[in-house]
Amino acid sequence: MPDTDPAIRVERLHRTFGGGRRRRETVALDHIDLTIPAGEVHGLLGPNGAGKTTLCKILSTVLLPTGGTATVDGHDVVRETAAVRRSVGIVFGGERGLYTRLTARANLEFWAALYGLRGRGLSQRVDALLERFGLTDRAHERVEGFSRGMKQRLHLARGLVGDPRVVLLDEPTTGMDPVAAHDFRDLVRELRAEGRTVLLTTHDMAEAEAVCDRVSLVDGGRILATERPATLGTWISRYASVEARDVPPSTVDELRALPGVRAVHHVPPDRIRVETGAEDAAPAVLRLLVDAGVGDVSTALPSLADVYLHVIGDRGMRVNK
Ligand SMILES: Nc1ncnc2c1ncn2[C@@H]1O[C@H](COP(=O)(O)OP(=O)(O)OP(=O)(O)O)[C@@H](O)[C@H]1O
Repeated sequence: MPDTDPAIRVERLHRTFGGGRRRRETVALDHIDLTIPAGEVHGLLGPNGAGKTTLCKILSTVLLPTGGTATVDGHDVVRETAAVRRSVGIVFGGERGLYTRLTARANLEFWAALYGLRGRGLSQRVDALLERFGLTDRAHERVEGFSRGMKQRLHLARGLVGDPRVVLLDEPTTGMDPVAAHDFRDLVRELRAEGRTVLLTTHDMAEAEAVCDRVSLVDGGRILATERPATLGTWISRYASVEARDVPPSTVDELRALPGVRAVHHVPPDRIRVETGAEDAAPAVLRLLVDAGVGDVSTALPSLADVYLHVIGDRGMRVNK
C-alpha cells in the first residue's frame, strides 16, 4: 500500500435494509463520506440505530453496501475481501463471537488458525495475547465461566489475533466496570502507539474525548460533523442552560434579546430556564441576572442527550435544506 493511502476511505457509502413489496425500507447509511488517516483513533459517536454497526460490518466485509465505495488499507471492501480481512481486526461488545464452551486459549487458537497461523507462530501469538490481556491464569478454563469483563478482554485479544493494521471496536466497553474501562483506554493508546488505526463506536462522549484524535457524530445514517474532541467540549459549553427564580418580566425581556440566547422557558411556579446556543452566552446570562439583583441562579451543563439533540437539530436542518 502506498503510504499516502488513508487507512479507511468511505465515499458516498449507502446501505438500506428491507424495502420489499410489503416492508418499509430502512436507510442505515445515507451516502456517507469519511476519510481516516493511518494511525488515527477515530470515534463514531451516535445514538441507537445511527448506523455505526452497519459501517463497521461493511468495513469488515461482513455486509455488502447498497452503493458507494469503501476501502481499508487501500483495499476495496467488495472486490478485495481477502486483503481487507487481513488488514482488519473487529471487536464487538457483549457476548457475540465467542465460543463459550471452549477455553479462552482454544478460542484464540481457532481464530489464529483462521488467520493462517500455524505451529510455533500460532502458540507464540496466542500466549502473547493471553498475557497482554491478563488471561494467562485462566487460559484453560471454559469461557462460559468468565465474568463479563474477562469476556470483553478475550474479545479484544481476538480482535488483535491477526495483527491487524486497522482495528474496528464496536461498543467495546459496553458493560465494563470503570476500572476495566480505564484499562481499555490505555489499550487504545497502546494500539495507536503501535501505529494501528482504530475506529471506535461508542455512546459515551467521555470515552470518545479521552482517546480519540477525531470524532464523527452520526445520526440517521449520516455523518453530521467530524471534529477534534476539544471541539466537543465547546459543543457542551455552547449548550449550557441557566435557571433562576423570581426574575422580573423586564429582565426576562432583556435575556431574550441577548446574543446567543436560544429560548427562555417558564418553569412553574416561579422559575425560568434560559437555553443558550453560543459559547459565551451562559456567562453573559449570569452577569445580567446578577446585575438585576436575582439571587437564586444555577447553571447546568447539558446531558449527552441534550448535546446530540442540539447538534443533530442544528446540522440536521442544514443537511436537509
Ligand atoms: N439486518 C438488519 N435488518 C434490518 N434493519 C437493520 C439491520 N441491521 C441494521 N438495521 C437498521 O439499520 C439502522 C442502523 O442500525 P445500526 O445497527 O447500524 O445502528 P447503530 O448505530 O450501531 O446502533 P446501536 O448503537 O443500537 O448498535 C437501524 O435502523 C437498524 O434497525
